[in-house]
Amino acid sequence: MDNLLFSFSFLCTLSVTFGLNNSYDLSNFSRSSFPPGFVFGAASSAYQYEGGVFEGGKGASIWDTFTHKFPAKVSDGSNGDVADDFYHLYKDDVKLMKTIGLDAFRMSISWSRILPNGKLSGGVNKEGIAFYNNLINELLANGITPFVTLFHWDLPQALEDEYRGFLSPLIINYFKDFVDICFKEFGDRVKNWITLNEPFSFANGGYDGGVVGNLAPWRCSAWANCQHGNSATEPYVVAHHLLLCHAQAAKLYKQTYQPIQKGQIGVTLVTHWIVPYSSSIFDVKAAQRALDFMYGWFIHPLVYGEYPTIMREILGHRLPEFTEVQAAALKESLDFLGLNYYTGNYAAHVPSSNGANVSSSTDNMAHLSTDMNGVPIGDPTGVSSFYVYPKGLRDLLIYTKERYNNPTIYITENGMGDLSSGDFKRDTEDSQRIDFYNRHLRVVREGIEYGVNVKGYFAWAFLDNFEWNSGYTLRFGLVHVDYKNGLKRTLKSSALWFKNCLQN
Ligand SMILES: N=C(CCCS[C@@H]1CC(=O)N(Cc2ccccc2)C1=O)N[C@@H]1O[C@H](CO[C@@H]2OC[C@@H](O)[C@H](O)[C@H]2O)[C@@H](O)[C@H](O)[C@H]1O
Repeated sequence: MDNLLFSFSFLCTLSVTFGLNNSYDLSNFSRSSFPPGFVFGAASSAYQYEGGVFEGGKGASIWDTFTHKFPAKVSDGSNGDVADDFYHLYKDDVKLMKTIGLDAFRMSISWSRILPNGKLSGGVNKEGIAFYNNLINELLANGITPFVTLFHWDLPQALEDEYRGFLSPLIINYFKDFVDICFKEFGDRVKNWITLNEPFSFANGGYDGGVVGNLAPWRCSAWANCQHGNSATEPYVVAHHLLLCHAQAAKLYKQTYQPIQKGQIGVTLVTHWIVPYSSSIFDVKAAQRALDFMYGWFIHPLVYGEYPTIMREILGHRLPEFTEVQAAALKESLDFLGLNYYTGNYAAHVPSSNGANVSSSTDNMAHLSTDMNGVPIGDPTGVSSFYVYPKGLRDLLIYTKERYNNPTIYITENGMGDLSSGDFKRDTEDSQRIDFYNRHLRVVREGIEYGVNVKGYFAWAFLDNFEWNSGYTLRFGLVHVDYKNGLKRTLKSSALWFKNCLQN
């Protein structure tokens, strides 16, 4: 750990605080700046894009329930019932992907559109199978490679009702039944599978209230204003079952489908890059703890078959154990690692909470902030907690290479949100977004030059969409969606910039 701490602190001391500026770098990159075959894509998820909430035989998901029962938990009281109506408009959207010149499109499959009550016993929804077959075929017919996420937080409500979803080990076999259908029905054409999107966010946001707000199924301790749950234990139980679901799905794919279908399977993790608030050893150790509690929580078991030592030391029996068989399955499960990166944070040491208001968000004994002595870590964005910090992505890539055996990596989400202004011109002439992508693609290139095995990059997001607790108040898309005018799509300046860059 000591030499690791040194290398982590070495990376951190390299960090400089970016001065604030608004003169954006709009220079172009070209495909030749990246290795041959490097994949450029854009990302989406079923609940945030599809709409068709109960069309085509789809069953309810926990996000359908959450947004309808608790509209106040979404900043504009909205939901994904219609969203971008991708369920009906996907063919036109695929044409826009082709116009931009994207190589790939990251999508997710709605579990309750395939299995309306979550289980095989409830029947397979043939209309759901047909929708995803049509979408996959449309992508391929337009030369666009699908990258498919199997779980992007929209658990079938029936599984939550019957046994509280990911809080129960029963979820492992039900998830296996679901992914088996997906591999069987789509695996002849889908060659890039992502089992889970951000297990950290689902566990933290869904079972501990999270920093940016509560995600479905909205459980946490009573002192954190939830009706049900336990912020000190449930996030760790849910995360454990998510990891076992991933391992089981990867084992099924590798044993039964990969030899014939020749695809690859991975998982998508998210983390902020964490910089010590000061050079004191207390803050350097706090930064390492914060990174271990957000990133190491998942990448450590996937590479080493066990949770980070610091988590075991702090949590004791609150942290579940892997059996030897489970540890082995985890260590064999990754063909690639998906990484979602948005921003950096500073971490300062705080003492433990002494048993008061114990939660997975504070177990790391680190106070996270976005400024140092009043100076933000980077340029502000429309998301109050996200500042532009490209160096964090480079440091994260190098850290992953050096600490976690240089895995094949796809950046599966990277992007910035604007506050929706309602002014079409302002919302579509997004020069800061061009600067954001330029600066982050530059550090991806630097990571590759350093020897990091990055194979692709997906912008979040292809379209403006339903942004969870922020509803439609935030716009992350390369493509503008006019929610007041028939969901009309308009390529933003950033989409035209990508188009120009990708054709060279
Ligand atoms: N949104 C997330 C993380 C959800 C936060 S849940 C929990 C609470 C919290 O503060 N954190 C830390 C955090 C926050 C944001 C990103 C990563 C990690 C959590 O993980 N990740 C990706 O970010 C994309 C942008 O998310 C927006 O980020 C800003 C938020 O204000 C907004 O509500 C959210 O939709 C989503 O659209 C993708 O579906 C999702 O894969």
